[in-house]
Order: sequence, then C-alpha cells, then structure tokens
Amino acid sequence: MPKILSYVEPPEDVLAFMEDHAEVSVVRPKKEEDRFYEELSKADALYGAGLPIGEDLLQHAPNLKVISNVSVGYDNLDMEAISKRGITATHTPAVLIDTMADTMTGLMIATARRMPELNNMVKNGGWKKPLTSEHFGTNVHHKTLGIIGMGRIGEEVARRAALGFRMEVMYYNRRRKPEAETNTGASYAELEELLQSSDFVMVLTPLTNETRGLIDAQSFGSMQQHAVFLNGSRGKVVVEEDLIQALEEGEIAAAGLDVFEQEPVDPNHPLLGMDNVVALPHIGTATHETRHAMAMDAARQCVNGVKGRTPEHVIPGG
Ligand SMILES: NC(=O)C1=CN([C@@H]2O[C@H](COP(=O)(O)OP(=O)(O)OC[C@H]3O[C@@H](n4cnc5c(N)ncnc54)[C@H](OP(=O)(O)O)[C@@H]3O)[C@@H](O)[C@H]2O)C=CC1
Ligand SMILES: O=CC(=O)O
Repeated sequence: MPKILSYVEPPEDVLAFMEDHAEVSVVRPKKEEDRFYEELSKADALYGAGLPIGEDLLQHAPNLKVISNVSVGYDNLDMEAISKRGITATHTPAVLIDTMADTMTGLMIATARRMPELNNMVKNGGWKKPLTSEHFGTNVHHKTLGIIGMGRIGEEVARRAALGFRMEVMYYNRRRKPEAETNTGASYAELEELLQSSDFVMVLTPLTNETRGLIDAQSFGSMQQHAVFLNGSRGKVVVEEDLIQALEEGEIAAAGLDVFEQEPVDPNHPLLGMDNVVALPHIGTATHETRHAMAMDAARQCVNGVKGRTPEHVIPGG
C-alpha cells in the first residue's frame, strides 16, 4: 500500500476514503516533530495546507511523489525544488470559488457599512439614541470596484458586484481577459488607472515574487481619499506598514482584510486598533461545506497521484 502523510486532521470520511487506498498517518509537525520526519522518510504523498515545503523538508522525503495542498494558493510550496525532484503538486482551485467570492463581497459591504464596528457598539450598550452621520457608512451599489487579480475568484466577485450591486467593475491582470469582460461586463484598466478610479480596490492575486509588496505607499497615494481597500489574497501582497500609514493619514477611508503578513495576526497589531479596519481570521473558504469539499478534493488528487493516475488539478510546474 502507498503511504500518505497528512499534517492536518482530515474530516473522518475523508480520512476513511484515503485509508481505503493507502496507509495514512496523521502527524502534526509542530506537536510531534520527530515522528513527522520519521513518517516523511517513508511517505509517497504529503497532504495538508500551509506548511512551507522546500528543499529543507524534501531532503527528508526520498519517496515522495505527490504533494496535495488543501488550498488554491500554493505560496507555501517552493515549486522549483518540488519540480526538480519530479514531484507532482496539486491544489483545490475549483471547489472554493463561490464561497470565497461570497466572503469578499460580504467583507466589502461590512467594511463600507461599518457593520462590525456598529455591532460592537450595540452589544456594548452604546446605542442610546438614533444614529447620526458620525456613524453612517458609504454606499456600495452603483460604485466602482477595481479588482486586481481577475482570476477564478475575481470573476465571481465581479459577477456579484455587477449583477447584484450594479457596480461598475474594472480589473487589472498582467494579461487582458476578454472572456471575463464578456461574462461580467468588467473593463480592463492599467493598475494606476484602476487605483485612481475605484471606490473599492480589491486584491485577489496569488502571492508570487512579482506580487509580493505590489500594493505599497505609492499605490495608496494613488487611491481616492474615500476609497475602501480590501485584501483577500495574501497579506504579503501588501506592504502592511504602508497600509497603516495610509489609514492613519486619511489617504484612504477604510480597509477590509481577510489576510495578514503574519498569521495569526498579533492582537496588538496597529491595524486591529483602528475602527475603520474590518479584520477577519483568513476565513475566505471557511464554511462547513467548502472546507469539506476542499479536503475531499485534495484527498482524491492525493490518491490518484499515488496510484499513478494524473490528478485533476496539478499546479503549473508541479
Ligand atoms: N483568503 C482566503 O481564504 C483565500 C485566498 N485565496 C487567494 O486568492 C488567490 C487567487 O485565487 P484564484 O482566483 O483561484 O487564482 P487565479 O489564478 O484564478 O487568479 C489569479 C489572477 O491574478 C492575476 N495575477 C497573477 N499575477 C499577477 C500580477 N503580478 N499582477 C496582476 N495580476 C496578477 C492572474 O492573471 P495574469 O496571470 O494574467 O496576471 C489571475 O487572473 C489565491 O492564490 C490565494 O492566494 C484563495 C482562496 C481563499
Ligand atoms: O487561502 C486559502 C486558499 O485556498 O488559498
């Protein structure tokens, strides 16, 4: 039987599915480091999410054939080291698109309408009279949304924004995507034009060497003072210090963040002390249905990989 090493706790039925096809050990590297490396030395496949995997780890895994990431993002994988060793890496791009698009649409509305802040006010006994303009938010409908990274998720956000909220949607990618324009009515813009024209700026690129620090002081300087900034990609796509400064100096109005440079974010982080920042704990895909679908999708690919079949979602270069 092939051996699968899982460094996360899979749902019971997903574990049972993998066990029908392989010997599976579930070992948390932080909790049981020695056992993890012992199992890794025998593993044909590695299953989980978020563990940084590069040459340091791979040199302990002489039999490894498959790395199955239970996420769409794969910035935890050193793809050069992985492909040099002829290992197949897979991810779960197809099953999470709608859930992530829902999260980002919700985050946009919650930030614009100050919902978490006002929820806290009500629960803390601060609602003593009808609200005045100091607590008002800003409209989402009919505004302009600029999406940086119009991929699978970006396109679904664009559809919700255009059809649901009748927003004008602009997008920036390295390459123009005519089918997305047809599907959603979005229009292509260069990055600078998008930053200058959008009421809401949403980042949905992957984290790569090219996108690391893509949104910096200059980007915030280009945005409008009433602009709301939203990040669902990875924290490191944004220079967090520059975001803090832009919020402190009123260069932009507010931010909604599902991702941070360091996760979990430090409770004393300056962004968390700001009323105009909505902070989520990386919950883009965190529904029961979608997390289960991701776990099963990754398990199927893992099993296909160890059985010598081509998995459905091989990461480019993997
Ligand atoms: N917060 C959360 O819980 C979640 C976060 N994510 C994040 O969202 C990301 C996007 O996912 P998904 O939509 O499936 O990915 P896709 O690959 O479908 O889309 C990514 C888009 O980003 C664009 N892009 C890539 N590099 C650049 C660049 N340098 N400048 C501008 N645009 C760029 C690509 O277009 P082009 O190649 O033409 O530039 C592409 O259209 C994931 O990689 C992950 O980091 C995903 C799921 C959940
Ligand atoms: O961040 C989550 C992912 O699937 O990527």
